[in-house]
Amino acid sequence: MVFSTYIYRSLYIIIITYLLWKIKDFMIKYRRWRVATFGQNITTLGPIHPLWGSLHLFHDLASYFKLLGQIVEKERPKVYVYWSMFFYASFGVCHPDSAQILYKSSAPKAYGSGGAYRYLRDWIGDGLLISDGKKWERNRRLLTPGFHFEILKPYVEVYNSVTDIFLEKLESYAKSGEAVDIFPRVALATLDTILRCAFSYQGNIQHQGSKHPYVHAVNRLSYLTLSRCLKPWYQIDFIYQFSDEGKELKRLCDYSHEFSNRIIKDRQQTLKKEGLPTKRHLNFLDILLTAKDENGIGLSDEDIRAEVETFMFEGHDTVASAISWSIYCLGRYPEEQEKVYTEISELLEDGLEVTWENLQEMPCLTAFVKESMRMFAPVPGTARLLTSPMKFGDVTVPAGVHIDISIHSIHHHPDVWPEHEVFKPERFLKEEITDRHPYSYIPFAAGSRNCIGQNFAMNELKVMISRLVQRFVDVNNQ
Ligand code: HEM
Repeated sequence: MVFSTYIYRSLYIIIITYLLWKIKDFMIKYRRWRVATFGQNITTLGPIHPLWGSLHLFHDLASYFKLLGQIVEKERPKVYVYWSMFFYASFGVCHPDSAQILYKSSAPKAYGSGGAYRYLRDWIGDGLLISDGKKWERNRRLLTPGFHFEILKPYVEVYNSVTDIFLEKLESYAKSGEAVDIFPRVALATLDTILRCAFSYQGNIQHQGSKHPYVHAVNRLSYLTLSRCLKPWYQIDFIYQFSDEGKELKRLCDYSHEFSNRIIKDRQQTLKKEGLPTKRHLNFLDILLTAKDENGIGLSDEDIRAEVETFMFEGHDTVASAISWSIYCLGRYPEEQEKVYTEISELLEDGLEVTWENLQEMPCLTAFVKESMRMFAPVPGTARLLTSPMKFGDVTVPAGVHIDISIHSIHHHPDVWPEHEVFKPERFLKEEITDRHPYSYIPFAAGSRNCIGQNFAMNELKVMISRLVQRFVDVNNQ
């Protein structure tokens, strides 16, 4: 009896001490956030409500970017702050000068609550996108050769054959004049591409659509991850794991890991039996399976799976978004469509595939695609965690906070983009580019953590858009 009272008392003291320690920790951070918000000249996203913080001013990503856009237009800040309720401050940068400081620093990815990367981890593991420090450095070094142009060159054939199916699927809509929601079709095509390039997997993806269990899993996983970011109550793991969405996510992650593991194992056995194919037929998986560091040590099975799933996530939705917005711009700006059409029809013979050499001969289309990505950044923002205070001009952002890099706002900052709402591909012709701030156009981020797949993505985009323009006239003129 005496002994159990002693245990209870000790437990009670431990819990109270822990709570007090947490409260003290929070109060120190809270005071720092208040000083950073109210003690210096920093832009806030509208007035901060004592209870809701900034949350009453926007309710989803679109309204957040709209509000931010209005403030950037009016006040032209370099840094801003908003509060989630009364107890949590988040900061953001929206000017190329501040993006340069942040991207050049070694600030890690933002994992804490509210950090999107944290919710991706169950699915894509500790791959390049999420990992940090020594692990990231080593894996980035091992994977970089996989994006060398010699490896990317043969993928042009893959982009062409995926585009053949994509165009064939659009044919009936073009004939009937029926409207078609383009994004899901493009997303199937880009998933088909990445599966062929990463695994050499030919799964009839575009014909089966979401009836294919892996397509269904990838689509739902993308949706569930975003949905979790937008629902504050799902940010508590305990609640999330018992929710319907949390259970579905777990089931789909298990399936996706099993799918990848199976393909990895099959490929390992084939390589063992047949040896490495000639360079021309190497896929990303071959590169991952054979990569070795300076000590002759390769990637573990878990690392390989994480990288493969990272490519699946990063390499299909982003490209689908870029292609879909480019198609939207073709319809929205018919005079620009005409210029692209003229260039492509002079370059490509009717019905012929795009070659690797052709990709270097499309200045007009390249500028068009770049301007589409400026107007509608496929990845509108990234985020970092500040491990030490960082100074942006006369504003200091304290350590321990998330800081967004609003790519969308940087692409529309009036200090660097005059008439930023006007669609002008000529901004990306050579002579226009020379004087521009190096961090003013960053669809693929910048610095050491920039997008490893950017050339892969640009090539895929150019093949799909040029073949689409060659085949159809987009009259979606709204
Ligand atoms: C238009 C298409 C694409 C866009 C706009 C895009 C954009 C980005 C951005 C903004 C980042 C930085 C993320 C951050 O800082 O947190 C990034 C990183 C990354 N992207 Fe892409 N991406 C695209 C296509 C691809 C493709 C096709 C692949 C792979 C085949 C890919 C693989 C990656 C990886 C692995 C990273 C992490 C790199 C690292 O941290 O070392 N991306 N991408």
